[in-house]
Amino acid sequence: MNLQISSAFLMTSYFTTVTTATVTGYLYVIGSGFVGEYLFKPFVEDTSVSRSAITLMEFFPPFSLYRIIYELSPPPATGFYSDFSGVQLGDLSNPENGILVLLIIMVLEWATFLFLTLYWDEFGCLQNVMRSRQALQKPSTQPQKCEASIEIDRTDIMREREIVDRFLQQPDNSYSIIIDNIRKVYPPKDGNAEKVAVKGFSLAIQRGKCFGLLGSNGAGKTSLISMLTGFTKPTSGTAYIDGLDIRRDMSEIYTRIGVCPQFNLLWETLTGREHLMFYGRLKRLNGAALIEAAEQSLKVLRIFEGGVADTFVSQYSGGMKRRLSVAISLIGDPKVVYLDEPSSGLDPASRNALWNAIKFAKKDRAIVLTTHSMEEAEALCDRIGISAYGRLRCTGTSKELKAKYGGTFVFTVTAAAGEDEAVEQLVRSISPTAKRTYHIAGTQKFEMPKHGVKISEVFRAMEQAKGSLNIVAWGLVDTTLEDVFIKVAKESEKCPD
Ligand SMILES: Nc1ncnc2c1ncn2[C@@H]1O[C@H](COP(=O)(O)OP(=O)(O)OP(=O)(O)O)[C@@H](O)[C@H]1O
Repeated sequence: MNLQISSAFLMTSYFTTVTTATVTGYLYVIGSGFVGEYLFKPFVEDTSVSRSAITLMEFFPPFSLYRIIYELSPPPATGFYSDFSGVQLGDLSNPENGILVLLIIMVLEWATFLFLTLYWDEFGCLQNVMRSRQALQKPSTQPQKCEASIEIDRTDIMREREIVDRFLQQPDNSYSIIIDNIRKVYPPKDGNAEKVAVKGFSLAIQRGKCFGLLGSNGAGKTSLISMLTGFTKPTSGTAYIDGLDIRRDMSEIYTRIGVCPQFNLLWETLTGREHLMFYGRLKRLNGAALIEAAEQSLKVLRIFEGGVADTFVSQYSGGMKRRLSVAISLIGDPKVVYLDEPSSGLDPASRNALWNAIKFAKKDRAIVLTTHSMEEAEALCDRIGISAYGRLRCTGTSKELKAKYGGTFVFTVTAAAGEDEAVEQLVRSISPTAKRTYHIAGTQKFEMPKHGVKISEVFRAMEQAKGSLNIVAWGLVDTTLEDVFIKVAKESEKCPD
């Protein structure tokens, strides 16, 4: 059985998708049973077939398993209720049953398969190193023609690249995550063309900081996190986590990271506490420290009251499962934590508890958080990056991004029917370059450049206008992160590559 397991390990090196591996595994197990019964058994029972030929066949693991089961079973002629007493130690020297040779073959193959598995894993990494070196030689970070024409300022992206280059020349342990021109291409599948999900991403994240990765659906956020956490391999480029290279040192990296995936990966038949104890042990916690860490996580993420910590996960609500996933990612003091849309499906109270836990967890570790909630990004992240079409488009603090991409106020006015033109003239008198972005049933929205507009003047003009116009409501708001996000996404649409 150990030989079958080690050969299964070896076979995993050749598969990249779970579905193919599962189907092949089933076919292999069922097929090898049939082949053993109908092909190998007649040879074993036919005394005219040379024993050396049989031994040779036994190098095929299913045949050796079949042979040993065959030898350990009572002879069919005598049946189960005979006086057959099984194979004794003394029988090992009997050349007729060939068990001794069989055991030697199995032990040798077991060790060889395990060694080969390790070798292929390493060799695979070496191939990646070679591939990424080739990729590095290409000037992929040069701004492209198209990018020069769009309104997105690339200086922050260039600055990230400079930090990464500096790190590569002289590693600096103040950065927990360095992503070096990483790229992910999914091969063609089901008649669809290949998909470039991540197009040369470079980023540097300091210890103690939370980086928020925003992006529309399909922007490549999950693909990026999958590469950083070892779920998939980069097509080219690499990343350094706590100074360790994801191409070579993934097993060491696993002990230093925590991951909350986009979809909960939990066992329905384990309790919340058992999950935390299990993952805590993987992070090398044990004894009192493990029990304490699990208890603490359960309390902080509110999976504790009413004995819920010791209830099977199958009885948890969606929000509780999500909080447990976050608790798992934080147990064992990981130096880098990835949170992929951690608050999806949480009610406001649970979300607040989660945010507090993340704010607390930020100290002394780097967090990468992907989210579709601008509010969450503003509440938790020290820096924010917006990605679109697999490329990082801009980075900065929420304030910097708003200042850079949202130099406008949004002015909304609702007036009585027939007064739209007069309202528009009024707005133009406050800000001649105001741009109307929305107009429906008496409600108009204008973007006003911030320079040249004084908020006090807007108030005064609107108060005066109330005498001559029937203004129902009006409002002036500063640019939000959402406005920035929409603007960057729109600009990126013009130049997806
Ligand atoms: N295994 C895969 N095979 C082929 N294409 C894939 C695979 N996984 C993702 N993609 C494609 O890669 C692109 C990026 O997907 P990804 O899931 O990384 O985006 P995302 O930013 O996480 O999106 P969301 O916000 O919806 O989770 C998408 O166009 C997606 O269809």
